Amino acid sequence: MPAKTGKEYIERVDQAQANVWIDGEQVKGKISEHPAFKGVMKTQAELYDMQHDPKKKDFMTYESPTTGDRVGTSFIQPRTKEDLEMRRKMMQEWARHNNGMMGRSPDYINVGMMAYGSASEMFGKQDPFYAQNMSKYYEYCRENDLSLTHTLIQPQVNRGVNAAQLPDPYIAARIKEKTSEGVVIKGARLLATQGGITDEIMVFPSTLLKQAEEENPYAYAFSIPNNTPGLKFICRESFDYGKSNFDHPLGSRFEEMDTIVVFDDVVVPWDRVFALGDVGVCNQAYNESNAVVHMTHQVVSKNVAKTEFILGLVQLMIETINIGQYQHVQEKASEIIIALETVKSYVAAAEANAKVDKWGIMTPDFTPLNIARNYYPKIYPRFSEIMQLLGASGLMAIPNEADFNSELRPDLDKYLQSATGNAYDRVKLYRLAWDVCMSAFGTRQTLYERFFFGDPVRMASALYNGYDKQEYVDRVKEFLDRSEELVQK
Ligand SMILES: Cc1cc2nc3c(=O)[nH]c(=O)nc-3n(C[C@H](O)[C@H](O)[C@H](O)COP(=O)(O)OP(=O)(O)OC[C@H]3O[C@@H](n4cnc5c(N)ncnc54)[C@H](O)[C@@H]3O)c2cc1C
Repeated sequence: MPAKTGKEYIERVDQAQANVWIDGEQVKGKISEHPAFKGVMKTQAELYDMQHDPKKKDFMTYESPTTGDRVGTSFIQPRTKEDLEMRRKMMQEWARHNNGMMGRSPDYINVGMMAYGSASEMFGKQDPFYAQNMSKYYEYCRENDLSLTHTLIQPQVNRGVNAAQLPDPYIAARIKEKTSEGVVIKGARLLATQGGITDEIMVFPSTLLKQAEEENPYAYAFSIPNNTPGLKFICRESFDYGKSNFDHPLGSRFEEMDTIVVFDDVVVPWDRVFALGDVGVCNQAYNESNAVVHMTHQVVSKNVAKTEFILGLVQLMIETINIGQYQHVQEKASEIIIALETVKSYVAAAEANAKVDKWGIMTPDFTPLNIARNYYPKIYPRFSEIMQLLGASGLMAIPNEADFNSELRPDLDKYLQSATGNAYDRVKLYRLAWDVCMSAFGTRQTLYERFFFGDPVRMASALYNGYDKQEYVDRVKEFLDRSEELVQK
Protein backbone atom coordinates (compact mmCIF):
# COMPACT_ATOMS: atom_id res chain seq x y z
CA MET A 1 0.00 0.00 0.00
CA PRO A 2 1.54 3.36 -1.00
CA ALA A 3 0.69 6.61 0.83
CA LYS A 4 -2.36 5.65 2.86
CA THR A 5 -5.56 7.52 3.60
CA GLY A 6 -6.90 8.36 7.04
CA LYS A 7 -9.50 5.63 6.72
CA GLU A 8 -6.81 3.07 5.94
CA TYR A 9 -4.79 4.24 8.94
CA ILE A 10 -7.75 3.78 11.27
CA GLU A 11 -8.84 0.43 9.84
CA ARG A 12 -5.37 -1.05 10.12
CA VAL A 13 -4.86 0.02 13.73
CA ASP A 14 -8.38 -1.09 14.68
CA GLN A 15 -7.91 -4.49 13.10
CA ALA A 16 -4.57 -5.06 14.83
CA GLN A 17 -6.22 -5.08 18.29
CA ALA A 18 -3.01 -4.39 20.15
CA ASN A 19 -2.98 -5.13 23.87
CA VAL A 20 -3.61 -1.64 25.28
CA TRP A 21 -4.58 -0.98 28.91
CA ILE A 22 -6.10 2.18 30.31
CA ASP A 23 -7.75 2.89 33.67
CA GLY A 24 -7.29 -0.75 34.71
CA GLU A 25 -9.06 -2.14 31.66
CA GLN A 26 -7.94 -3.65 28.42
CA VAL A 27 -9.21 -1.77 25.37
CA LYS A 28 -11.72 -4.02 23.64
CA GLY A 29 -13.21 -3.40 20.22
CA LYS A 30 -12.10 -0.62 17.96
CA ILE A 31 -9.50 1.57 19.62
CA SER A 32 -10.45 4.45 17.29
CA GLU A 33 -13.84 4.53 19.02
CA HIS A 34 -12.44 4.53 22.56
CA PRO A 35 -12.95 7.93 24.23
CA ALA A 36 -9.27 8.23 25.14
CA PHE A 37 -8.03 7.75 21.59
CA LYS A 38 -10.73 8.72 19.14
CA GLY A 39 -9.84 12.44 19.03
CA VAL A 40 -6.17 11.94 18.32
CA MET A 41 -6.78 9.10 15.87
CA LYS A 42 -9.20 11.30 13.95
CA THR A 43 -6.51 14.00 13.75
CA GLN A 44 -3.88 11.48 12.70
CA ALA A 45 -6.28 10.27 9.99
CA GLU A 46 -6.59 13.87 8.79
CA LEU A 47 -2.81 14.03 8.48
CA TYR A 48 -2.82 10.94 6.26
CA ASP A 49 -5.67 12.35 4.17
CA MET A 50 -3.58 15.43 3.45
CA GLN A 51 -1.31 13.14 1.42
CA HIS A 52 -4.17 12.77 -1.04
CA ASP A 53 -5.24 16.40 -1.24
CA PRO A 54 -4.84 17.30 -4.93
CA LYS A 55 -3.39 20.69 -3.95
CA LYS A 56 -0.79 19.15 -1.67
CA LYS A 57 0.05 15.71 -2.91
CA ASP A 58 2.95 16.91 -5.08
CA PHE A 59 4.97 17.69 -1.98
CA MET A 60 3.22 15.46 0.57
CA THR A 61 4.20 12.40 -1.50
CA TYR A 62 6.91 11.42 -3.97
CA GLU A 63 7.53 8.55 -6.37
CA SER A 64 8.78 5.41 -4.71
CA PRO A 65 12.20 4.51 -6.14
CA THR A 66 11.17 0.85 -6.27
CA THR A 67 7.50 0.83 -7.36
CA GLY A 68 6.91 4.30 -8.81
CA ASP A 69 3.84 4.59 -6.57
CA ARG A 70 3.42 7.79 -4.60
CA VAL A 71 4.66 7.31 -1.04
CA GLY A 72 4.86 9.66 1.97
CA THR A 73 7.54 12.37 1.68
CA SER A 74 8.78 11.86 5.24
CA PHE A 75 10.27 8.58 3.99
CA ILE A 76 12.27 10.27 1.22
CA GLN A 77 16.01 9.65 1.06
CA PRO A 78 17.02 13.26 0.38
CA ARG A 79 19.71 13.52 -2.29
CA THR A 80 19.53 17.27 -2.86
CA LYS A 81 18.79 20.37 -0.83
CA GLU A 82 15.53 20.65 -2.75
CA ASP A 83 14.56 17.21 -1.39
CA LEU A 84 15.26 18.44 2.13
CA GLU A 85 13.16 21.55 1.58
CA MET A 86 10.30 19.51 0.19
CA ARG A 87 10.47 17.19 3.21
CA ARG A 88 10.43 20.16 5.57
CA LYS A 89 7.46 21.66 3.73
CA MET A 90 5.60 18.38 4.13
CA MET A 91 6.47 18.07 7.83
CA GLN A 92 5.40 21.64 8.51
CA GLU A 93 2.13 21.08 6.69
CA TRP A 94 1.38 18.31 9.18
CA ALA A 95 2.68 20.35 12.13
CA ARG A 96 0.56 23.38 11.21
CA HIS A 97 -2.50 21.14 11.15
CA ASN A 98 -1.92 20.13 14.77
CA ASN A 99 -0.27 23.42 15.83
CA GLY A 100 2.88 21.49 16.68
CA MET A 101 1.00 19.78 19.52
CA MET A 102 1.54 16.28 18.15
CA GLY A 103 5.23 15.82 18.75
CA ARG A 104 5.09 12.20 17.64
CA SER A 105 3.21 12.55 14.38
CA PRO A 106 4.50 9.68 12.23
CA ASP A 107 7.05 11.80 10.30
CA TYR A 108 9.22 11.89 13.43
CA ILE A 109 10.07 8.20 13.27
CA ASN A 110 9.79 8.00 9.47
CA VAL A 111 12.79 10.28 8.97
CA GLY A 112 14.72 8.24 11.54
CA MET A 113 13.84 4.99 9.76
CA MET A 114 15.00 6.52 6.50
CA ALA A 115 18.37 7.32 8.10
CA TYR A 116 18.73 3.85 9.61
CA GLY A 117 17.68 2.22 6.34
CA SER A 118 20.13 4.31 4.33
CA ALA A 119 22.93 3.52 6.77
CA SER A 120 21.97 -0.14 6.94
CA GLU A 121 25.55 -1.19 6.18
CA MET A 122 26.41 0.04 9.67
CA PHE A 123 24.19 -2.65 11.20
CA GLY A 124 26.20 -5.23 9.24
CA LYS A 125 29.21 -4.77 11.52
CA GLN A 126 27.90 -7.62 13.64
CA ASP A 127 26.44 -9.68 10.81
CA PRO A 128 25.52 -8.72 7.20
CA PHE A 129 22.11 -10.30 7.93
CA TYR A 130 21.21 -7.37 10.20
CA ALA A 131 22.11 -4.86 7.50
CA GLN A 132 19.79 -6.64 5.09
CA ASN A 133 17.01 -6.63 7.67
CA MET A 134 17.38 -2.91 8.29
CA SER A 135 17.37 -1.97 4.65
CA LYS A 136 14.35 -4.19 3.87
CA TYR A 137 12.45 -2.87 6.87
CA TYR A 138 12.89 0.75 5.84
CA GLU A 139 11.52 -0.14 2.42
CA TYR A 140 8.63 -2.01 4.03
CA CYS A 141 7.77 1.02 6.19
CA ARG A 142 7.89 3.32 3.18
CA GLU A 143 5.88 1.12 0.82
CA ASN A 144 3.21 0.40 3.44
CA ASP A 145 3.16 3.86 4.99
CA LEU A 146 3.66 2.32 8.41
CA SER A 147 3.05 4.41 11.50
CA LEU A 148 5.45 3.74 14.35
CA THR A 149 5.71 4.49 18.01
CA HIS A 150 9.08 3.99 19.67
CA THR A 151 10.67 3.25 22.99
CA LEU A 152 14.24 4.00 23.99
CA ILE A 153 14.32 4.44 27.75
CA GLN A 154 14.68 1.97 30.61
CA PRO A 155 12.34 2.16 33.61
CA GLN A 156 13.20 4.92 36.07
CA VAL A 157 13.98 2.72 39.06
CA ASN A 158 17.48 3.59 40.18
CA ARG A 159 19.49 5.82 37.87
CA GLY A 160 22.60 5.34 39.98
CA VAL A 161 23.21 1.79 38.75
CA ASN A 162 23.16 -0.12 35.46
CA ALA A 163 20.06 -2.07 34.45
CA ALA A 164 21.87 -5.32 35.20
CA GLN A 165 22.33 -4.24 38.83
CA LEU A 166 18.65 -3.58 39.54
CA PRO A 167 16.92 -5.98 42.00
CA ASP A 168 15.59 -7.99 39.06
CA PRO A 169 17.61 -8.17 35.82
CA TYR A 170 14.33 -8.22 33.87
CA ILE A 171 12.98 -4.85 35.01
CA ALA A 172 14.56 -3.17 32.00
CA ALA A 173 13.65 -5.10 28.86
CA ARG A 174 16.40 -7.62 28.24
CA ILE A 175 17.34 -10.38 25.86
CA LYS A 176 16.17 -13.58 27.55
CA GLU A 177 17.07 -16.16 24.98
CA LYS A 178 17.58 -16.81 21.30
CA THR A 179 15.49 -19.48 19.62
CA SER A 180 15.07 -20.67 16.06
CA GLU A 181 12.07 -18.31 15.75
CA GLY A 182 13.76 -15.21 17.06
CA VAL A 183 14.94 -13.32 20.10
CA VAL A 184 12.89 -13.48 23.28
CA ILE A 185 12.60 -10.14 25.12
CA LYS A 186 11.40 -9.75 28.69
CA GLY A 187 10.99 -6.59 30.78
CA ALA A 188 9.81 -3.03 30.22
CA ARG A 189 10.70 0.14 28.37
CA LEU A 190 9.47 3.76 28.50
CA LEU A 191 7.82 5.94 27.23
CA ALA A 192 6.06 5.16 23.97
CA THR A 193 4.04 8.21 23.00
CA GLN A 194 1.26 7.14 20.63
CA GLY A 195 1.77 3.57 21.93
CA GLY A 196 -1.12 1.41 20.75
CA ILE A 197 -2.37 3.81 18.07
CA THR A 198 0.30 3.05 15.49
CA ASP A 199 1.01 -0.06 13.41
CA GLU A 200 4.35 -1.00 14.89
CA ILE A 201 6.86 -0.16 17.58
CA MET A 202 10.50 0.62 17.06
CA VAL A 203 12.56 -0.59 19.99
CA PHE A 204 15.93 0.96 19.50
CA PRO A 205 18.96 1.41 21.69
CA SER A 206 19.01 4.12 24.23
CA THR A 207 22.19 6.10 23.62
CA LEU A 208 22.87 5.93 27.34
CA LEU A 209 23.98 2.32 27.74
CA LYS A 210 27.23 1.99 29.66
CA GLN A 211 30.11 0.30 27.85
CA ALA A 212 30.11 -2.80 30.06
CA GLU A 213 29.82 -6.50 29.31
CA GLU A 214 26.84 -6.80 31.68
CA GLU A 215 24.91 -4.24 29.58
CA ASN A 216 25.06 -6.30 26.36
CA PRO A 217 21.74 -8.13 27.06
CA TYR A 218 20.06 -4.69 27.09
CA ALA A 219 21.52 -3.71 23.74
CA TYR A 220 19.37 -4.40 20.70
CA ALA A 221 17.40 -2.78 17.93
CA PHE A 222 14.24 -4.20 16.42
CA SER A 223 10.75 -3.31 15.23
CA ILE A 224 7.61 -5.40 15.63
CA PRO A 225 3.87 -5.03 15.06
CA ASN A 226 2.02 -3.60 18.06
CA ASN A 227 -0.11 -6.73 18.24
CA THR A 228 2.82 -9.10 18.68
CA PRO A 229 1.91 -11.65 21.39
CA GLY A 230 3.25 -10.71 24.83
CA LEU A 231 3.51 -6.99 24.00
CA LYS A 232 1.47 -4.73 26.26
CA PHE A 233 0.94 -0.94 26.34
CA ILE A 234 0.03 0.56 29.72
CA CYS A 235 -1.43 4.05 29.29
CA ARG A 236 -1.43 6.92 31.70
CA GLU A 237 -4.74 8.65 32.42
CA SER A 238 -6.06 10.26 29.25
CA PHE A 239 -6.06 14.05 28.98
CA ASP A 240 -8.89 13.83 26.46
CA TYR A 241 -11.79 13.98 28.88
CA GLY A 242 -14.40 13.53 26.18
CA LYS A 243 -15.20 17.25 26.24
CA SER A 244 -16.09 19.28 23.18
CA ASN A 245 -13.61 21.14 20.97
CA PHE A 246 -14.86 24.34 22.66
CA ASP A 247 -14.13 23.08 26.17
CA HIS A 248 -10.84 21.29 25.50
CA PRO A 249 -9.72 22.57 22.10
CA LEU A 250 -6.36 20.78 22.18
CA GLY A 251 -6.94 17.80 24.46
CA SER A 252 -9.97 16.74 22.44
CA ARG A 253 -7.94 16.58 19.24
CA PHE A 254 -4.23 16.04 19.92
CA GLU A 255 -3.92 13.91 23.06
CA GLU A 256 -1.20 11.52 21.88
CA MET A 257 -1.03 9.41 25.06
CA ASP A 258 2.18 8.07 26.65
CA THR A 259 2.61 4.41 27.47
CA ILE A 260 4.79 2.05 29.41
CA VAL A 261 5.71 -0.88 27.19
CA VAL A 262 5.89 -4.37 28.69
CA PHE A 263 7.48 -7.30 26.91
CA ASP A 264 6.23 -10.57 28.36
CA ASP A 265 8.53 -13.02 26.58
CA VAL A 266 7.94 -11.33 23.26
CA VAL A 267 9.46 -13.23 20.35
CA VAL A 268 11.08 -10.86 17.89
CA PRO A 269 11.37 -12.66 14.55
CA TRP A 270 14.92 -12.80 13.21
CA ASP A 271 14.11 -10.74 10.14
CA ARG A 272 13.10 -7.87 12.42
CA VAL A 273 16.34 -7.80 14.38
CA PHE A 274 18.78 -5.02 13.38
CA ALA A 275 21.34 -5.19 16.19
CA LEU A 276 21.80 -7.60 19.05
CA GLY A 277 23.80 -7.89 22.24
CA ASP A 278 26.49 -5.34 21.43
CA VAL A 279 26.55 -2.07 23.38
CA GLY A 280 29.21 -0.62 21.08
CA VAL A 281 27.14 -1.06 17.90
CA CYS A 282 23.97 0.14 19.62
CA ASN A 283 25.49 3.26 21.12
CA GLN A 284 26.82 4.34 17.73
CA ALA A 285 23.65 3.73 15.73
CA TYR A 286 21.88 7.01 16.40
CA ASN A 287 24.81 9.25 15.58
CA GLU A 288 26.59 7.26 12.91
CA SER A 289 23.45 6.81 10.82
CA ASN A 290 22.66 10.52 11.23
CA ALA A 291 19.19 9.51 12.43
CA VAL A 292 19.70 12.08 15.18
CA VAL A 293 20.18 14.81 12.57
CA HIS A 294 17.14 13.93 10.47
CA MET A 295 14.93 13.53 13.53
CA THR A 296 16.10 16.89 14.87
CA HIS A 297 15.32 18.43 11.48
CA GLN A 298 11.75 17.18 11.93
CA VAL A 299 11.61 18.43 15.51
CA VAL A 300 12.84 21.94 14.78
CA SER A 301 10.64 22.26 11.67
CA LYS A 302 7.72 21.24 13.86
CA ASN A 303 8.75 23.77 16.50
CA VAL A 304 8.57 26.57 13.94
CA ALA A 305 4.89 25.72 13.45
CA LYS A 306 4.35 25.45 17.20
CA THR A 307 5.94 28.83 17.89
CA GLU A 308 3.94 30.46 15.08
CA PHE A 309 0.82 29.16 16.76
CA ILE A 310 1.83 30.43 20.21
CA LEU A 311 2.65 33.86 18.79
CA GLY A 312 -0.70 34.08 16.99
CA LEU A 313 -2.51 33.01 20.13
CA VAL A 314 -0.72 35.47 22.41
CA GLN A 315 -1.31 38.33 19.96
CA LEU A 316 -5.04 37.50 19.87
CA MET A 317 -5.11 37.49 23.67
CA ILE A 318 -3.44 40.88 23.68
CA GLU A 319 -5.91 42.34 21.19
CA THR A 320 -8.92 40.78 22.89
CA ILE A 321 -8.43 42.61 26.18
CA ASN A 322 -6.57 45.56 24.63
CA ILE A 323 -3.25 45.41 26.47
CA GLY A 324 -0.97 45.88 23.47
CA GLN A 325 -0.07 49.45 24.42
CA TYR A 326 1.81 48.40 27.55
CA GLN A 327 5.55 48.04 27.07
CA HIS A 328 6.00 44.98 29.24
CA VAL A 329 3.31 43.26 27.17
CA GLN A 330 5.14 44.17 23.97
CA GLU A 331 8.38 42.93 25.48
CA LYS A 332 6.85 39.59 26.40
CA ALA A 333 5.33 39.13 22.95
CA SER A 334 8.71 40.09 21.48
CA GLU A 335 10.29 37.20 23.32
CA ILE A 336 8.05 34.89 21.30
CA ILE A 337 8.86 36.73 18.06
CA ILE A 338 12.57 36.38 18.82
CA ALA A 339 12.09 32.67 19.52
CA LEU A 340 10.18 32.17 16.28
CA GLU A 341 12.77 33.92 14.15
CA THR A 342 15.52 32.04 16.00
CA VAL A 343 14.07 28.57 15.34
CA LYS A 344 13.35 29.53 11.72
CA SER A 345 16.98 30.58 11.31
CA TYR A 346 18.21 27.29 12.75
CA VAL A 347 16.22 25.37 10.16
CA ALA A 348 17.37 27.66 7.34
CA ALA A 349 21.03 27.40 8.38
CA ALA A 350 20.84 23.63 8.76
CA GLU A 351 19.41 23.29 5.25
CA ALA A 352 21.71 25.87 3.64
CA ASN A 353 24.80 24.09 4.99
CA ALA A 354 23.51 20.57 4.34
CA LYS A 355 25.99 18.08 2.90
CA VAL A 356 25.82 14.60 1.46
CA ASP A 357 26.88 12.18 4.20
CA LYS A 358 28.83 8.94 3.83
CA TRP A 359 25.58 7.09 3.17
CA GLY A 360 24.79 9.30 0.16
CA ILE A 361 22.03 11.21 1.97
CA MET A 362 21.74 15.01 1.89
CA THR A 363 22.00 15.71 5.61
CA PRO A 364 21.27 19.01 7.32
CA ASP A 365 24.07 20.69 9.25
CA PHE A 366 23.71 19.38 12.78
CA THR A 367 25.20 22.33 14.66
CA PRO A 368 22.23 24.72 14.33
CA LEU A 369 19.82 21.84 14.94
CA ASN A 370 21.77 20.77 17.99
CA ILE A 371 21.60 24.34 19.32
CA ALA A 372 17.87 24.37 18.59
CA ARG A 373 17.23 21.17 20.52
CA ASN A 374 19.06 22.65 23.50
CA TYR A 375 17.32 26.01 23.18
CA TYR A 376 13.68 25.00 22.79
CA PRO A 377 13.31 23.05 26.07
CA LYS A 378 14.28 26.28 27.83
CA ILE A 379 12.17 28.72 25.83
CA TYR A 380 8.95 26.69 25.60
CA PRO A 381 8.19 26.81 29.36
CA ARG A 382 8.67 30.57 29.11
CA PHE A 383 5.87 30.72 26.50
CA SER A 384 3.61 29.11 29.04
CA GLU A 385 4.70 31.59 31.68
CA ILE A 386 4.11 34.54 29.34
CA MET A 387 0.61 33.29 28.60
CA GLN A 388 -0.13 33.06 32.30
CA LEU A 389 1.29 36.53 32.95
CA LEU A 390 -0.76 38.08 30.16
CA GLY A 391 -3.87 35.96 30.62
CA ALA A 392 -4.21 36.45 34.39
CA SER A 393 -7.79 35.89 35.60
CA GLY A 394 -8.91 35.48 32.00
CA LEU A 395 -7.44 31.99 32.16
CA MET A 396 -9.85 31.12 34.96
CA ALA A 397 -12.94 33.03 33.84
CA ILE A 398 -13.62 30.34 31.30
CA PRO A 399 -17.06 28.80 31.68
CA ASN A 400 -17.62 25.87 29.39
CA GLU A 401 -19.95 25.17 26.51
CA ALA A 402 -22.69 23.84 28.79
CA ASP A 403 -22.70 27.16 30.66
CA PHE A 404 -23.17 29.04 27.41
CA ASN A 405 -26.10 26.76 26.56
CA SER A 406 -27.75 27.41 29.92
CA GLU A 407 -29.78 30.21 31.42
CA LEU A 408 -26.47 31.80 32.45
CA ARG A 409 -25.96 33.00 28.91
CA PRO A 410 -27.10 36.63 29.44
CA ASP A 411 -24.73 36.99 32.38
CA LEU A 412 -21.85 35.51 30.43
CA ASP A 413 -22.60 37.66 27.38
CA LYS A 414 -22.55 40.77 29.52
CA TYR A 415 -19.63 40.14 31.85
CA LEU A 416 -17.27 38.20 29.61
CA GLN A 417 -17.41 40.30 26.48
CA SER A 418 -14.08 41.66 25.30
CA ALA A 419 -12.68 44.80 23.77
CA THR A 420 -12.99 43.23 20.35
CA GLY A 421 -15.90 40.84 20.44
CA ASN A 422 -18.52 38.79 22.20
CA ALA A 423 -18.20 36.64 25.29
CA TYR A 424 -18.45 33.32 23.47
CA ASP A 425 -15.49 34.10 21.19
CA ARG A 426 -13.45 35.49 24.04
CA VAL A 427 -13.98 32.42 26.22
CA LYS A 428 -13.28 30.15 23.26
CA LEU A 429 -9.92 31.88 22.83
CA TYR A 430 -9.06 31.84 26.53
CA ARG A 431 -10.00 28.18 26.83
CA LEU A 432 -7.49 27.54 24.07
CA ALA A 433 -4.86 29.52 25.97
CA TRP A 434 -5.70 27.55 29.12
CA ASP A 435 -5.28 24.28 27.20
CA VAL A 436 -1.81 25.41 26.14
CA CYS A 437 -0.50 26.68 29.45
CA MET A 438 -2.58 25.29 32.33
CA SER A 439 -4.57 22.16 31.62
CA ALA A 440 -3.21 18.63 32.04
CA PHE A 441 -2.76 18.58 28.27
CA GLY A 442 -0.87 21.87 28.36
CA THR A 443 1.45 21.05 31.23
CA ARG A 444 2.23 17.72 29.59
CA GLN A 445 3.25 19.73 26.49
CA THR A 446 5.71 21.66 28.65
CA LEU A 447 7.12 18.47 30.14
CA TYR A 448 7.29 17.01 26.65
CA GLU A 449 9.31 19.93 25.31
CA ARG A 450 11.66 19.68 28.28
CA PHE A 451 12.40 15.97 27.95
CA PHE A 452 11.15 14.28 24.82
CA PHE A 453 14.50 14.39 23.05
CA GLY A 454 16.44 13.30 26.09
CA ASP A 455 17.60 14.75 29.38
CA PRO A 456 18.41 18.44 28.72
CA VAL A 457 21.35 18.28 31.12
CA ARG A 458 23.00 15.49 29.19
CA MET A 459 22.12 17.08 25.85
CA ALA A 460 23.91 20.24 26.98
CA SER A 461 26.85 18.13 28.08
CA ALA A 462 26.99 16.46 24.67
CA LEU A 463 26.93 19.88 23.02
CA TYR A 464 29.71 21.17 25.27
CA ASN A 465 31.88 18.11 24.78
CA GLY A 466 31.35 17.88 21.02
CA TYR A 467 31.70 21.58 20.20
CA ASP A 468 35.07 22.67 18.85
CA LYS A 469 36.13 25.49 21.13
CA GLN A 470 39.87 25.41 20.41
CA GLU A 471 39.95 28.20 17.84
CA TYR A 472 38.49 30.59 20.39
CA VAL A 473 40.76 29.41 23.17
CA ASP A 474 43.75 29.96 20.88
CA ARG A 475 42.58 33.46 20.09
CA VAL A 476 42.41 34.36 23.77
CA LYS A 477 45.83 32.81 24.38
CA GLU A 478 47.23 34.76 21.49
CA PHE A 479 45.76 37.94 22.96
CA LEU A 480 47.25 37.19 26.37
CA ASP A 481 50.66 36.60 24.81
CA ARG A 482 50.37 39.86 22.95
CA SER A 483 50.03 41.83 26.16
CA GLU A 484 53.01 40.02 27.67
CA GLU A 485 55.23 40.98 24.75
CA LEU A 486 54.37 44.61 25.37
CA VAL A 487 55.22 44.40 29.07
CA GLN A 488 58.61 42.75 28.36
CA LYS A 489 59.59 45.52 25.95
C1 LIG B 1 5.87 13.67 27.53
C2 LIG B 1 7.01 12.75 27.22
C3 LIG B 1 6.94 11.96 26.08
C4 LIG B 1 7.99 11.07 25.80
N1 LIG B 1 7.90 10.27 24.68
C5 LIG B 1 8.84 9.34 24.47
C6 LIG B 1 8.73 8.41 23.38
O1 LIG B 1 7.81 8.49 22.57
N2 LIG B 1 9.66 7.44 23.27
C7 LIG B 1 10.71 7.34 24.13
O2 LIG B 1 11.51 6.45 23.96
N3 LIG B 1 10.86 8.20 25.16
C8 LIG B 1 9.96 9.19 25.34
N4 LIG B 1 10.09 10.04 26.41
C9 LIG B 1 11.17 9.80 27.36
C10 LIG B 1 12.32 10.78 27.25
O3 LIG B 1 13.21 10.36 26.26
C11 LIG B 1 12.96 10.83 28.63
O4 LIG B 1 12.07 11.51 29.49
C12 LIG B 1 14.31 11.52 28.66
O5 LIG B 1 15.25 10.82 27.89
C13 LIG B 1 14.84 11.60 30.08
O6 LIG B 1 14.90 10.33 30.64
P1 LIG B 1 14.09 9.97 31.96
O7 LIG B 1 12.71 10.49 31.82
O8 LIG B 1 14.26 8.54 32.19
O9 LIG B 1 14.77 10.85 33.08
P2 LIG B 1 15.95 10.39 34.01
O10 LIG B 1 17.10 9.95 33.18
O11 LIG B 1 15.46 9.43 35.01
O12 LIG B 1 16.32 11.77 34.72
C14 LIG B 1 15.63 12.27 35.88
C15 LIG B 1 16.46 13.39 36.50
O13 LIG B 1 17.71 12.86 36.96
C16 LIG B 1 18.81 13.47 36.31
N5 LIG B 1 19.76 12.41 35.92
C17 LIG B 1 19.52 11.08 35.84
N6 LIG B 1 20.61 10.42 35.42
C18 LIG B 1 21.56 11.35 35.20
C19 LIG B 1 22.90 11.29 34.74
N7 LIG B 1 23.49 10.14 34.42
N8 LIG B 1 23.57 12.45 34.62
C20 LIG B 1 23.00 13.62 34.93
N9 LIG B 1 21.74 13.75 35.40
C21 LIG B 1 21.02 12.62 35.51
C22 LIG B 1 18.22 14.14 35.07
O14 LIG B 1 18.96 15.28 34.65
C23 LIG B 1 16.82 14.50 35.52
O15 LIG B 1 16.84 15.73 36.17
C24 LIG B 1 9.08 10.97 26.68
C25 LIG B 1 9.14 11.78 27.81
C26 LIG B 1 8.12 12.66 28.09
C27 LIG B 1 8.21 13.50 29.34
